[in-house]
Amino acid sequence: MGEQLKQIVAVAIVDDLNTPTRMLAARRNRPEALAGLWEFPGGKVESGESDIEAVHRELREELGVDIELGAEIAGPIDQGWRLNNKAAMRVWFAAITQGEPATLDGHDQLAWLDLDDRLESVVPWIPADAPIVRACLARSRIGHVGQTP
Ligand SMILES: Nc1nc2c([nH]c(=O)n2[C@H]2C[C@H](O)[C@@H](COP(=O)(O)OP(=O)(O)OP(=O)(O)O)O2)c(=O)[nH]1
Repeated sequence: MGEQLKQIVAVAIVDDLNTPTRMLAARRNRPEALAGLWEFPGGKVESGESDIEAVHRELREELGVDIELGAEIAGPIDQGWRLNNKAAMRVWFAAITQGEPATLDGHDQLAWLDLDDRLESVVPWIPADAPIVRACLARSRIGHVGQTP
């Protein structure tokens, strides 16, 4: 039987889903163990909520933006990417449809990072994010990262 991990959902916000060149990373301000590390904005799915509902809610709460989801950056397990022994995270490409991203809750800095070879090292990512950052870069190099019909 597959174990149920706590589900986290997050997005790689890009400048353009058709020709992505930059993505928006966010620096956590809490908890102490993760403060100062960079991540894909998102958070925990609440009970009674779908993964998709949760990711839209989290982005409104954390950055004050509405988003359009693109392709999922699929991980090795159904729940996406394993983060630790308790949680897994699903991640989608996304584009902002409304609002200017701001550090409303959970972050103290935002940065648009070039989708190039320096993506993994230009900021200190949460260590568990390293394979996701690599997959994000590899997928974005193919080009179009919009929703596949
Ligand atoms: N959002 C997000 N969380 C990540 C990433 N990588 C990673 O290990 N995590 C971990 C950190 C946290 O333990 C957990 C997500 O929890 P969170 O604190 O962001 O979720 P939340 O906004 O719902 O939490 P809360 O502070 O409102 O309770 O997943 C990532 O790239 N993005």
